[in-house]
Amino acid sequence: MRIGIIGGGSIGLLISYYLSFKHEVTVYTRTSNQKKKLLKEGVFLERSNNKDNISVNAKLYTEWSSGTEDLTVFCVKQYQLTEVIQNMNIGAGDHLLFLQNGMGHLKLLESLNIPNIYVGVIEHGAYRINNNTVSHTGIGIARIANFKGVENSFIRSFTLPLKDSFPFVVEENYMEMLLKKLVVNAVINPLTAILKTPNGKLIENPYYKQLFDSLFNEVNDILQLEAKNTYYQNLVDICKQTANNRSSMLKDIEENRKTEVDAILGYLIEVAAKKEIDAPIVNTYYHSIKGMEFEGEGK
Ligand SMILES: NC(=O)C1=CN([C@@H]2O[C@H](COP(=O)(O)OP(=O)(O)OC[C@H]3O[C@@H](n4cnc5c(N)ncnc54)[C@H](OP(=O)(O)O)[C@@H]3O)[C@@H](O)[C@H]2O)C=CC1
Ligand SMILES: CC(C)(CO)C(=O)C(=O)O
Repeated sequence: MRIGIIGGGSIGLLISYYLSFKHEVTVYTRTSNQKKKLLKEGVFLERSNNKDNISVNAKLYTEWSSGTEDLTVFCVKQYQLTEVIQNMNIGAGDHLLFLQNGMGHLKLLESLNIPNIYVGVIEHGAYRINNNTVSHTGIGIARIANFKGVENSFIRSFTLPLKDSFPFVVEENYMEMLLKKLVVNAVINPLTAILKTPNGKLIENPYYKQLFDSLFNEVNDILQLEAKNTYYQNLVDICKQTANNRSSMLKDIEENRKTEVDAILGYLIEVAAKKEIDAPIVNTYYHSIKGMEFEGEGK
């Protein structure tokens, strides 16, 4: 398949590398420097003590045009999506896959008049070292589900060739898939960003573990999860699988970038308000992260 990847950040480079072994990948970058570097040298991936590269095609995102690729994968931050989409002339025949954390982008996806939209979650840790090098810091799994449209055969022709190198689990229920990931990001991301610690420490340090459990309990109350234990186990499993990873929110704060807290804890605050549920813990962490952004620890 021909795949377009919008955004050459941590996740964009990670999936460009793995997908390139089985699909024909073009990375759409924001800057011409990154485009040139990718065209000249390809994408490098560091994992354990190995470093490998693979060549990719690269273009500026302004060069994206409808119908060129079979599938376009959006790897920008949730808060960058609106602007990116406004500048693309997306056609009814395009197939789009969105990999953002949180649930904040769902309203935007609902408003798109496009029949074939998929959503995915990436339970891997990845960190962009430079314009064409990514470190794969936590090996997890990727998941994909239909958001609109019914073309499961299309999803399979994307995922099947990747089954040994970068497996995607095809999920039947996109809402359940996104909720599971929301719970993971609502607990791991703010705590790691505030405590400045890798993911695994949240369950290894007994004091951090108390914060972890109390935040999870409040998230569970807000979302009124039916299978609380399954969600908790999933959270703990991902924490273990990505134990050495610094979460995307921690990295955003460390690198003075805006975080995705609005799409994660901000979304939960909205849900809690609608259900008239008190959410003191979620509010505390939300305002802590917003305060850190305000102070310049995340512009
Ligand atoms: N990193 C991780 O471990 C994980 C991240 N995620 C999710 O994946 C998504 C992407 O995150 P991540 O890769 O970490 O984010 P990054 O900030 O590393 O990457 C975002 C990329 O989008 C690019 N971009 C921004 N605007 C445009 C534009 N107009 N056109 C083209 N490219 C653009 C940026 O370009 P530039 O660099 O030039 O600014 C950057 O390369 C997020 O929603 C995140 O929550 C999910 C699981 C794990
Ligand atoms: C899976 C996890 C928690 C990996 O750190 C992530 O999604 C993130 O950092 O945003």
